[in-house]
Amino acid sequence: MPFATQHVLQPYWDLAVAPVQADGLAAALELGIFEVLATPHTPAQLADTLALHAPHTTLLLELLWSMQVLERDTATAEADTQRYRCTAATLQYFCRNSVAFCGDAWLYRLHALRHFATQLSTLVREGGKAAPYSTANGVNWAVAAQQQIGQEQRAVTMRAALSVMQRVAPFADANTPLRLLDLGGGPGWVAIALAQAHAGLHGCVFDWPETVAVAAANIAHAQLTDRLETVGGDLDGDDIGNGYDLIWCSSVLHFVPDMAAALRKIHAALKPGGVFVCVQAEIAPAAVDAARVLPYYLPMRMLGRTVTRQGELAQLLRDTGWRQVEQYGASDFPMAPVQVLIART
Ligand SMILES: C[S@@+](CC[C@H](N)C(=O)[O-])C[C@H]1O[C@@H](n2cnc3c(N)ncnc32)[C@H](O)[C@@H]1O
Repeated sequence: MPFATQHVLQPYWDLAVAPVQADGLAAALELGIFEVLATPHTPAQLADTLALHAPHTTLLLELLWSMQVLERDTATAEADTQRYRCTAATLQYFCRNSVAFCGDAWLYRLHALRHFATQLSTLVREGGKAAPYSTANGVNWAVAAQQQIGQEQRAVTMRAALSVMQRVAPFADANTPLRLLDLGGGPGWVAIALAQAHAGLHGCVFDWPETVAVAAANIAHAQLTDRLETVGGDLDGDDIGNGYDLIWCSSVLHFVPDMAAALRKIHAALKPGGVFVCVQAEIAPAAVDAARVLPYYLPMRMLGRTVTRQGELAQLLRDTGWRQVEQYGASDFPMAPVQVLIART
């Protein structure tokens, strides 16, 4: 039953308690609870299977049930006689044997954001750079590609990218020959998904040399080495090739020191009439929408990375010679809502 009134402090109490829920989920992931609860178990059975403290296991499962991470039998009333099992989403994303498992990525986000947040008052008082974000280089991006970005691409980004591409004219016909560049493609799963969906597509993943080594292994695993290659380099200073029909670039331009220069370079790399698809978060004008973006990007912004205001990237595209710039919002990409920009040379 919805409550008729809410105290003005309720949102702040909710903020204070959110870490308890986050740690409940973290504990369940770390203890391997979800793999066991792929089939229904009482708390006592689960505690027995994993050698856990039975009364506290009961309390944790009830918390996870209240968070809709678990379901339980409704027939019996007592929490300790209930049988708990994973919801469909928990099975898909938080069970290690699922192809879409991204529990490690979620734990990484939790720990990195929390670690950053503990440094916030010092950063505001004294400036400086927060760990662990201060050392972004090819080696660190390669680790990210192997771990959290790899899991998030497989679980979330691949599907979201395909749904964007259904709107892009030359991609919709699967047999049209297309040369693709996945710029800053990390582990390469987006290029792999696009190649699997479009028989006529071939192309390459560009990223730091250490990072494209991860993409190369994934491309080999997907048996696509005859259609996809990798090029290692620095987007800021190195050649990204040319003659592309399509350039996909998601959550990469935040990291380049001169966005306008990068957009000119991308323009020059496309064939005449080529399409640029750029997906990244922007800051919306209304507080309630901005709140879905700003906390995720505060660590990066405090490192001097750029997150544009909504509409700014579209304007920059027009200012750097792009035509037919379309933009829409999407919230099926990892973490925060993004803007999808589709532009032509
Ligand atoms: C946040 S990740 C996004 C990865 C992928 N596009 C996605 O959406 O999942 C940013 C990527 O940009 C790459 N990157 C950042 N700066 C770069 C640069 N100067 N040269 C090459 N790659 C760069 C990183 O290595 C990383 O793979």
